[in-house]
Amino acid sequence: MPTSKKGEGVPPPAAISAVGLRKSFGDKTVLDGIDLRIPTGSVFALLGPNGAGKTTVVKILSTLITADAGELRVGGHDVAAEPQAVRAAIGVTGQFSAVDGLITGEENMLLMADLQHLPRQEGRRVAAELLERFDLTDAAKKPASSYSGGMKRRLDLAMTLVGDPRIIFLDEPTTGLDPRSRHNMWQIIRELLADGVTVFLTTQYLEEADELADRIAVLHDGKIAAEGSSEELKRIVPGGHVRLRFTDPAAYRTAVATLHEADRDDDALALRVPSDGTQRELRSLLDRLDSAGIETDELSVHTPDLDDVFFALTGGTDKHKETAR
Ligand SMILES: Nc1ncnc2c1ncn2[C@@H]1O[C@H](COP(=O)(O)OP(=O)(O)OP(=O)(O)O)[C@@H](O)[C@H]1O
Repeated sequence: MPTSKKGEGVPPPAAISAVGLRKSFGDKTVLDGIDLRIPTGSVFALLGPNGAGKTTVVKILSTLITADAGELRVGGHDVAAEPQAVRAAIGVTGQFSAVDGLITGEENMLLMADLQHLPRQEGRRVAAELLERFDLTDAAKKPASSYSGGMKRRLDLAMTLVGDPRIIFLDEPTTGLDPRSRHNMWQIIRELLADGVTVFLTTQYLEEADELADRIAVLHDGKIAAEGSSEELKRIVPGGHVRLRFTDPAAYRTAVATLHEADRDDDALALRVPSDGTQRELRSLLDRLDSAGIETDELSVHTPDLDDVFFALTGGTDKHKETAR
């Protein structure tokens, strides 16, 4: 599987950065001082409940609307001072789809190639290649209005790629798609990443962020409530534990007597020891087991999932709303 995870060393330059990003609509503050730094060639997921301001961030960074304050750079360009250069460096797809339903998929692609000023032959070649890559060749001569939701999203993304942007904003790319189309889209995103493209993704789906993103930020109440890799985020909420299982009842009893803080499951001869899963805590637990001469038959580390993180950070108020779209 292609991956953008980088090794140690000099951090890659930021493809997108924001310092102190603010935006209000009337007296409603939507973004209340947001800092972001997205390394080149990585996938970043901005996660948040409905109305958190995800689309507003994308619109600002892609120059569709202006920020009230903040230093913003995309592709090495200042968003406020050089919006044209930013536009030339990026592709945007999402809730505001560029697909025209009245014309065919192919015509949509050719139109985009014209807008990008590609020579006619080159435009035809690029359109055909992308239609093929996105599995749309058979449907290319049909009106886009006849496409399924998944096909429309693929066409939308294919149109975005006509200009070969190195930074792509995907605003909720899989909202409303069935699981198979969602997995297709994920595969496409992974391929973009393998090509070195930087992807800024907004999503309401924790699983999506978990699957794709190198870094995830949770947007809540106008601020970044937490930011990190999926593993880092999972460590910040309670619920992590180490499970120890025994086959020898005597060893189990010794462990119960030693690890007072553990929850017991006497039927399964298993103990659940609260732990953040860090090396330090694991070492301390293993040292205690060793000192007491306890041998476990099975030891597993359980971290909370992103759902736990999301609902802990956003107060859980949108738990049901989240899937209702
Ligand atoms: N042009 C506008 N005028 C007034 N309010 C706006 C405008 N655009 C967005 N808002 C408000 O800003 C808030 C954030 O909207 P935004 O679309 O960025 O949220 P979101 O996180 O993308 O949500 P969703 O998942 O529902 O798309 C919402 O309360 C929305 O009503």
